Amino acid sequence: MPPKRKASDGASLPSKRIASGLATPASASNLSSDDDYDEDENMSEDDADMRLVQKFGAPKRDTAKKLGMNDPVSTLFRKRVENVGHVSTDFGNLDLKPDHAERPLWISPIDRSVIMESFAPTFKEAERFLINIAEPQSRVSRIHEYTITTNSLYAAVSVGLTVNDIISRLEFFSKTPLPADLKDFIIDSTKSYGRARLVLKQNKFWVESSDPVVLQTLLRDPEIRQYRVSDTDDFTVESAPTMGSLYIPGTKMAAGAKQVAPQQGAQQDENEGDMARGAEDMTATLLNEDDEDDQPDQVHAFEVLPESIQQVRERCKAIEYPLTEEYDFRNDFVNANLEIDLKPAAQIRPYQEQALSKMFGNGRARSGIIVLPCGAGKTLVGITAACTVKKGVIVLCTSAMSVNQWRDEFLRWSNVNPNDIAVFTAEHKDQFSGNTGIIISTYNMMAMNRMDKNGKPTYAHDTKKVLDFIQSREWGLMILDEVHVAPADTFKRVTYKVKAHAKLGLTATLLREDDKIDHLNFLIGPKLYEANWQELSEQGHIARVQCAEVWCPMTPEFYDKYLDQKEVNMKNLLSTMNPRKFQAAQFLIEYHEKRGDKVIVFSDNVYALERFAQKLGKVFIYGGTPQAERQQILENFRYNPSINTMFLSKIGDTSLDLPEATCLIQISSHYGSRRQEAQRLGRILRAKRRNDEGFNAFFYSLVSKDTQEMFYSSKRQAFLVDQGYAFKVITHLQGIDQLPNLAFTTLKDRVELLTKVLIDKQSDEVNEGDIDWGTVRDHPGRGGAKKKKGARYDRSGATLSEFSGGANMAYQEQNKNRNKELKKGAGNAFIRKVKRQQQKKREANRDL
Ligand SMILES: Nc1ncnc2c1ncn2[C@@H]1O[C@H](COP(=O)(O)OP(=O)(O)OP(=O)(O)O)[C@@H](O)[C@H]1O
Repeated sequence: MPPKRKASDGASLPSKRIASGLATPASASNLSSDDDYDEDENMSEDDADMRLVQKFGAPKRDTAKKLGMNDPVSTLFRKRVENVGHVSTDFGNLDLKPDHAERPLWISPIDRSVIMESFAPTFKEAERFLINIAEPQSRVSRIHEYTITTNSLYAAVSVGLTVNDIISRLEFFSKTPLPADLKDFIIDSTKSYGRARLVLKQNKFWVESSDPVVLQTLLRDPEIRQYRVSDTDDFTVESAPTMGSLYIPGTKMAAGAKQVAPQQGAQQDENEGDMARGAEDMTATLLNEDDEDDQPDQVHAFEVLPESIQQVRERCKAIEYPLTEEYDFRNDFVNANLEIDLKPAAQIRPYQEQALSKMFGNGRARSGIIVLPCGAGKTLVGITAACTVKKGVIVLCTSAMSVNQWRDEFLRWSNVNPNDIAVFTAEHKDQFSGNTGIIISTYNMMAMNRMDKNGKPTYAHDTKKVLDFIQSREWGLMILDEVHVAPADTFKRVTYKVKAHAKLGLTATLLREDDKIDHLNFLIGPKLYEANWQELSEQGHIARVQCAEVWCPMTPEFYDKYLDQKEVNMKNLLSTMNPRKFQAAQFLIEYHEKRGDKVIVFSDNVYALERFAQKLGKVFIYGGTPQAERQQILENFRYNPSINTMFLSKIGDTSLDLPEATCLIQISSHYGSRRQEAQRLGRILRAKRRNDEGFNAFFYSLVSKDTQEMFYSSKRQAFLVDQGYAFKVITHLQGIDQLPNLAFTTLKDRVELLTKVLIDKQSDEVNEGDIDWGTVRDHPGRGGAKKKKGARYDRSGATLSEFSGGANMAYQEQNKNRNKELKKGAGNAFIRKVKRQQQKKREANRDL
């Protein structure tokens, strides 16, 4: 089994018992699915062994013996041979290659899943190849699992791999000869992918191919034929674009010519075998080949009607010739050039460079999706793409806050003239000054289509003006941030409205609970690149994180009520407001503040958020917090040493860039959302201190024991477990009982809290959800978490005795609102001082 990671003294979790080996919900749920791996620290050898055999079947006993299987995974196979006679898969034809121990891949002939040994000598090279052709499913430390699918092969072809590349490389890395069925599948899936492209050249749309026969095949289809502009039989013939002159700013590389040097860790030791060196050469060749050798000398094309692009795309897909989309921006002499370059200080990291090389590999901009972990710098990847294309850019984000962040990042990393950046949100409707520029907006703004009964838009005149402007022109590049979140309909509307030559989707989690992620392939393009979370963490690009689920027993009075309740919302509220959970949060906040951490506490439930924050005297932000107040809180959290904890509702889940944050505590969340869990983890992955020796960030999920929260918690962790994160279970926080001022230690306090919760719930004072950050900016003020229509605010109608029997008890809130204190001045004065210092520093640097 893999060695367990040791926490440094200062970095250990404050648990009395870390029950990592317990049948935790985290592990229980993972075992429920065939495709999921248990976290490897928790997996016994027998479990792992059985898992492999279930997945792949057992090798025939004599085959295994004959070949003297002696590497770790084959040993697991061999051990199980006799015990799994019932597994029907016949591995008799899959003789292991004599040097199989050097090769890292086990390829299942049954379901096209691939298991890769991360301890094999050629692992690095195999990984760099496999990520191009297969979907990563699980990448725990020793064993990685991938699946080869039609979409993943489509993506492979779209970055320039040929069917021969794919088969020969798979054969090379595989321990057994490649199953014939798999070869057929690869040939069938790739024979037509990528053979035709949709290209926008000089304002006209063309279907282009290096093979005229492909175009003839397409035109035999009557529907496609009707979308053709000219009805002659001739095609336009042009030289293929020349390679080698495209330079991606900030990188060592001219994309399309020489590829990146092998990544860190890929260098081979002198003593490693020929096999490893061979693999290295092969992979380097493969990466270079992507862009050089496969490039045809000539391209043929026919023009299609611009208004029928969607239909052409759909029809080509239906007849199994899906079109890839590429933008020959260097030959676009129609759209104005944008003056933009990366500042000299911007150094693109190796994985960012690799992702960009997939996009620009053949000298054009391929449309597609780049997947990088939260905090790994998707913004800079987008900005570099914009600096490469140098045409008008439109960026779409999920919230107005992200819009501002994108603007700031453009100004931070590039030399673009600030007047060339326009922001289009509910509050700002800027336009850029020159012929072209960058416009940054939200999906909601762009998808706006409110109409009155006469079909006239009901939105404001200035909004309409900007929308018309956006729709009336061509954009070189459309960047779609957090691309997984926008519903397919919104996307369709946006992609229809905005004429962009190239589309770049950015995301950390290509995950949707409604499984509509496949739509993105069609609407944007294939996944071009996906990075490995653990690898980036080992290289110090994102922080190392210790994750823990803290089990908080329900107090008897809360649990009684919980069991009595039928209403789900009420049950959720009771489990969130569980006093033991409050105590755990209080303890952890104090523990981590003392260690010098900056702590974010996440709560989806706004009622709990306010109650917890006020009781502990901490600042909080939710949908209804006015913009100025938010800004003030965020700045204080970043710079003010007396503001070390901030409570945040789900509006802070994504995009918030707070490198100061090093600890995250989750008290309430959105059911089983794997995406939310990953996005929240992302808030601490960018920790500034990540390269300090022994530094760990901390992620705690507080879960009320024996409630629905346990079930959801395990579901939420599935994605992160697959990325190699280990969730420990803490059943007791050591030292909690000695914490001075620990809240709710007496029965009276707990009953009073329960009573208060019940009264507030009954009088509809409880705002459970929150609204989108971006939307709130349309309604400044405390209108965010609106009261429900018809809600009863008159508290006098409910007496305490109705709920608790404590007729004479009066709940008194002894909370302090830290937000108000900040507003009164202390926070402001502090931030003004910090800003003055920053300004002085900037001026001093300028003088130098
Ligand atoms: N090449 C680089 N050099 C220096 N800093 C970088 C680089 N790339 C990214 N960063 C920094 O890393 C931090 C995280 O970047 P960014 O906000 O773009 O992450 P993200 O991938 O968009 O995360 P999320 O998905 O959570 O929004 C930022 O502070 C950014 O400036």
